Amino acid sequence: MNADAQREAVYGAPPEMLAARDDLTPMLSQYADLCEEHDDAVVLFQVGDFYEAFCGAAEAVARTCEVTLTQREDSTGTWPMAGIPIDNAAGYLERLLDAGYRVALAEQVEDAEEASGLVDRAVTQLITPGTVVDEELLDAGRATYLGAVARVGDGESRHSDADAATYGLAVVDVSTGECLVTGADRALALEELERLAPAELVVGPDCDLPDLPFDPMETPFEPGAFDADAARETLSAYAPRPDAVVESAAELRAVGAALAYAEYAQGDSKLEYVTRVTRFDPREFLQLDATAIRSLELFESRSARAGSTLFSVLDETACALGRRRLEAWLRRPLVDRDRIEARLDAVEALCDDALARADLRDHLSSVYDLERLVARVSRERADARDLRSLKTTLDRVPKVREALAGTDSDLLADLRDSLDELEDVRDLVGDAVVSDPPQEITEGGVIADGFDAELDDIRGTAEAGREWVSNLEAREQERTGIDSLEVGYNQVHGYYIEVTNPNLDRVPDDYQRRQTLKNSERFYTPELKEREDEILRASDRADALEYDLFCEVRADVATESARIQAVADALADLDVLRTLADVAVANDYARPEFHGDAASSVGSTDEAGATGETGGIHIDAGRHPVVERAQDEFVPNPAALPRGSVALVTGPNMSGKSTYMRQVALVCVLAQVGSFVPAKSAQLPVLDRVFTRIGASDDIAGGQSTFMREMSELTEILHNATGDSLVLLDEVGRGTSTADGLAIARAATEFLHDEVGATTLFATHYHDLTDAADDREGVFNLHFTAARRDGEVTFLHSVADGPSSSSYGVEVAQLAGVPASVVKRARNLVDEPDADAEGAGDAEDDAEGVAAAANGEVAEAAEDGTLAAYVDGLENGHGENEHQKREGTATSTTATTATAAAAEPNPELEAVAEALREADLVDTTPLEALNLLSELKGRLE
Ligand SMILES: Nc1ncnc2c1ncn2[C@@H]1O[C@H](COP(=O)(O)OP(=O)(O)OP(=O)(O)O)[C@@H](O)[C@H]1O
Repeated sequence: MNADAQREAVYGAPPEMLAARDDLTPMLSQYADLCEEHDDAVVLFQVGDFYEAFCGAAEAVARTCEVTLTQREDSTGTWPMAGIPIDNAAGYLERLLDAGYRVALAEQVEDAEEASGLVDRAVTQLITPGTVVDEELLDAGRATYLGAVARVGDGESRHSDADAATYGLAVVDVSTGECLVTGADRALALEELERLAPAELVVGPDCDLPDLPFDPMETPFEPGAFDADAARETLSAYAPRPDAVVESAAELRAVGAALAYAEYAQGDSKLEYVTRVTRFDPREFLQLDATAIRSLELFESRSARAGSTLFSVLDETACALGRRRLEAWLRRPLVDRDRIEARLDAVEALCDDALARADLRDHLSSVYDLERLVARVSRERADARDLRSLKTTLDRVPKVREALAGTDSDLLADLRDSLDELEDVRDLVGDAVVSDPPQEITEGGVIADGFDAELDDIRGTAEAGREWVSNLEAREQERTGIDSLEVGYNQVHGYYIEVTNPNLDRVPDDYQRRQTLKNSERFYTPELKEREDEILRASDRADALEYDLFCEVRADVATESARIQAVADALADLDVLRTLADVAVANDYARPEFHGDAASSVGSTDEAGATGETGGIHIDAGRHPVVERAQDEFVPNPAALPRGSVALVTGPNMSGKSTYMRQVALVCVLAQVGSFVPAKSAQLPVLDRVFTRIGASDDIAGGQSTFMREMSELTEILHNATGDSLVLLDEVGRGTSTADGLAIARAATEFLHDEVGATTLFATHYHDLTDAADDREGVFNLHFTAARRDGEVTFLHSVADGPSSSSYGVEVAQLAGVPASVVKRARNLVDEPDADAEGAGDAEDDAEGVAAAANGEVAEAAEDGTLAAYVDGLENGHGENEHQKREGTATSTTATTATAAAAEPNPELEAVAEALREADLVDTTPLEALNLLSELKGRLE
């Protein structure tokens, strides 16, 4: 049984209970009924202060939550039982969700004390990865989506595009009320799905989804919810003209089903906090598929620098609203030039105004998570503290507006205008709810004095009663002459008059005995009893009235959900713009410029710009935003990539190729987010997509062979890239033999250049590939260099024109400590590929593989062959003369060597000369100089 089946097996009514159905106690019978009704989840059944599960479900709960498996015994049998305390259920629920369970909470829906007989219970909430609303189970910085995918036949689609939207995709974040819908062809829809990465997915009929690179819970849901009519009906509760919101039947079905499932999870009620359904076209954003998001490390770090991601570098947000918005912006950079410039203007205005930035940060840091708060208000789950938090946030709004008053940007002005101060809501909450209310809303102390006359009246009665009681002590002392007489109160017996034993003879006749203690007696009088009843009645009435009033206030606030959400929206944008400005100032970022006039967006670069200087990526002194923060020094590098050009990037391992390529892409992504960029200056095109094919070792978990995966990603790129795309290829073709790999790399380069016209950066260890620059103007070489200083190889990390010297694999292998004989054999094979064609490729691959494995520990590099020559010299000094071998005079004697050396330039001499030339005498200590001399002399001898 697989894991899914194991989980399913504990859903539904336990078979052993069904077998004993007629004999079950009323409570267990109620449990079995609820399990039958909710057979897609583990039913957690409230019994007093615990949620209990029975039988198979109990075993699963005990195992997963690590709680004790006990038993419930009654006349009908012994039932395995496991319970989790309601007070701190969140941690246990999280474990159940993590283990892949759906959970239905069956709560007591009537007061146990008031129930006559069995307490009524009902499933009030279905908790699944996509429908959680509990703050403790949610990540404040990420939207938690529930997604639905639907598919229709082509004929049914209303899209006019040739690639009609046969797939619809909708997501709902039930914790905030965000609802998005889109439609596209299969490939694009899958990409979008990966990008949104819903935590849970309901899949419509015939969708036939492939294995997804993220891991959503796939939930079976009534196929009927995907029917067009049913979906329209569901959507109409959220949008008066459902067909105007969506663009295709597939979209309608997806959004209808997503909303229907979210309603079902919430106990079949309308999602009041979903006030807007937003339709978008994926093509309105820079498309970053999941591979690109991963390999550019936008949100997850794949390197040892755990936690270093673009998001973490940028995340200077002051509130959760901003944090989620920043994530959304990074996931979806813009392609609309006007919108990008508007954001850049806003960031620039804030960069120029340190005071506004500081004020904004200050005010925004006291802003609560309004989106989730308003959703709780609508779901009637908000308590009095939530409403006070709403007020605290609204109190900040005028101050945020003030902070923006002097800033000069249209977008900031628009955001300022959309900051409705919501005085009505603010005053309502301010007047109604006390400033520091208790958590419980049923026990009074929530509603402020002066808000409701009736409540004030009742409170007045209770207060007068309490005052009467507090004066009673003095009165009775006087009346009885007992100075030690005390009036007190306890929960069980209520008010009493306490008289110590020696004074009992002075107790008046109207005192009635209430309680006997060791040294005293407690009494009450009819009048005290009457007052006590009055006080208690008044308190109970006050509590009940307070609860009713609170619910009314909460309902009134809920009717303003849309306005509150609009404020939340503006605050989120402001926090991100402020953050981008803070980051830009702190890290010395520059405002990027885009080619062409402001109206141009993707696809609008004219033909003249297509090959000219204006159309490409031009970055002066660019930096990698994450790597530069992780180390003491970072070498800035320029990029000059004409539109449609292919730059072949060579250089030793660890020299900085990948960092460089990623930094170019990140600069472009950041610019389209509307952020300043880590560079001195940047002139950029508006890209439509960024493709990455980076790293050969990262797909092991994918179930496909590495090479297969690599090739399918390459296929994706070759099919989908356009002249407006940026393509990063890192060592494509490495997963197969050298000859095949090189051929594929070459063909892909030519195709990207000739057919696609995408601007491409291609890092490669295939030096033969660099020849591709010879016969195509738009293909050119860049390389990374290294220098040898103080006897150590130092990476310069600076990019230069032209190809790097031949291969490094063998040299690096040697420096890594690979046995000399292996290195020698590898060199033979590299030098004479034709002599042992079959083995050559493999050997080269192996040597590079070893070198790659040694990355991080080894310092290896070469500057235009310096190291290669040096190592070559070293090796030849200790072994056979390779040159001699090539000449076919393999017999090793000093004489033949000398003859050959006289006839042709001697590589050993050259190597020694090169090493001398390279030696940095300024930085060399006398001892190092002596050592070097002795080494060189040894080699010559
Ligand atoms: N411009 C730079 N300035 C300073 N340090 C850098 C720079 N570029 C890269 N580095 C450092 O060098 C390390 C290796 O860089 P990178 O992974 O880009 O090398 P590579 O040439 O792609 O290596 P390989 O060919 O093995 O994949 C980085 O982790 C970083 O620490």
